[in-house]
Amino acid sequence: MTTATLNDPLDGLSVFLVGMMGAGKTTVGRALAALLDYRFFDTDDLIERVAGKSIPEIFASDGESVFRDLETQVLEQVCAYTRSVIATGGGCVMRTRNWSYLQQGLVLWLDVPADVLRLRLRGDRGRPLLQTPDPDRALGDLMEKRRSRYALADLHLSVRPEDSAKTVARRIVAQIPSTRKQS
Ligand SMILES: Nc1ncnc2c1ncn2[C@@H]1O[C@H](COP(=O)(O)OP(=O)(O)OP(=O)(O)O)[C@@H](O)[C@H]1O
Ligand SMILES: O=C(O)C1=C[C@@H](O)[C@@H](O)[C@H](O)C1
Repeated sequence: MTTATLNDPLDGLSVFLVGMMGAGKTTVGRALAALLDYRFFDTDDLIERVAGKSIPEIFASDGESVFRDLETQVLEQVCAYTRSVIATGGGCVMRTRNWSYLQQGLVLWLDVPADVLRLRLRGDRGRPLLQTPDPDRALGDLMEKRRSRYALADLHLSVRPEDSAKTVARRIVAQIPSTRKQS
């Protein structure tokens, strides 16, 4: 007889997906959670629930620093869960303290080429940091600043433009055995 636990390549260790806005952390995260039979959390959703307002509203009324504090608070709470896939916000890697929470699990960088991100995010109104006269440039600048932080992840997955979210999730599962940490 097989059970999800016996087949679990992570032995219950949670997975944190990091990467730029639009990398697919939410979309791939859901597919990955289904494959692993894990829970799925999205820190952006949790922040909105804690704050009782949307992310654009938090940025507009309270500012980015309040948003970042909420993000840290949510990461601190969610990292206590085992058997979970956690999609994080694109900027969480920039605060050193957040790494003490991320490192409770396997940290996986979904690395998507900038031109693919730009296409996915064109016309997006939900990401406050892109609401500038030149969103393509803002995205490129953020990527430049963050790349070295994403590179601290345990696993780096280069997503090909043709990969569906399911394909990406399957590629992740295939790579887990060679990268897993001791829990
Ligand atoms: N592998 C994929 N192939 C095609 N489209 C994708 C893929 N992954 C995600 N998308 C699309 O890209 C957009 C952004 O995806 P998603 O919201 O999952 O990104 P995210 O990394 O969670 O972004 P954020 O950090 O801003 O919340 C969505 O419209 C989603 O449907
Ligand atoms: O890249 C970022 O800094 C952000 C990404 C989104 O997931 C949200 O967390 C928010 O819009 C900020």
